[in-house]
Amino acid sequence: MPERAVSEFLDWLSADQLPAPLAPALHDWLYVDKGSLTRRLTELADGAFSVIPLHQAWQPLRADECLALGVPAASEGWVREVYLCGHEQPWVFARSVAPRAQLEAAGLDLQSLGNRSLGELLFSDPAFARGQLEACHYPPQWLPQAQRVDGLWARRSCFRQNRLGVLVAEVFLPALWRAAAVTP
Ligand SMILES: C=C(O[C@@H]1C=C(C(=O)O)C=C[C@H]1O)C(=O)O
Repeated sequence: MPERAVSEFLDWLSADQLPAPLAPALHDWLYVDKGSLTRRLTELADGAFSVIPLHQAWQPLRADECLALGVPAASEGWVREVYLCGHEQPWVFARSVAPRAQLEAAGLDLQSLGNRSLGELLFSDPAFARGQLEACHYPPQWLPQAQRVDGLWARRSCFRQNRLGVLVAEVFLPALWRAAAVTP
């Protein structure tokens, strides 16, 4: 399916919009823990945590992203896709996006982050407030080839500082659920 067609039907749901309750451990990872995922994974991995950048570029943002950020459809933004790894295994695929105009107005440089965690940056700056968490089953065609599985749980939320929004989506990969002993 072409990317545009997926994006228009993607249904991100807040906890109170879920049609049925989730298992408590899954609910906790998706909706309850609003702290830094970087920190949670670092603890779970006993410190053996790393960020592997996969793709970073200026490009038109997806329809569901523009909607969540409140910018016109197909606005250009910075796209950062990474693996968050425990013991060098990809545990989470994260895609973070921010509109170009607001990034430049805020003077925030995401291009030089490299393999440092965006989470550390967002959580160390008290000016950023996290919006509500929403979850969905992530379209497999948006995942790196090696992780293309149907029905993986993802969550997203927007970190806002004045007019700037940074939308962070995190897709929980099977290796994470094994490490955390959770049945998704
Ligand atoms: C939002 C956080 O940041 C994480 C780190 C990211 C990165 O380095 O690109 C991306 C998304 C998040 O999963 C967090 O740690 O909670």
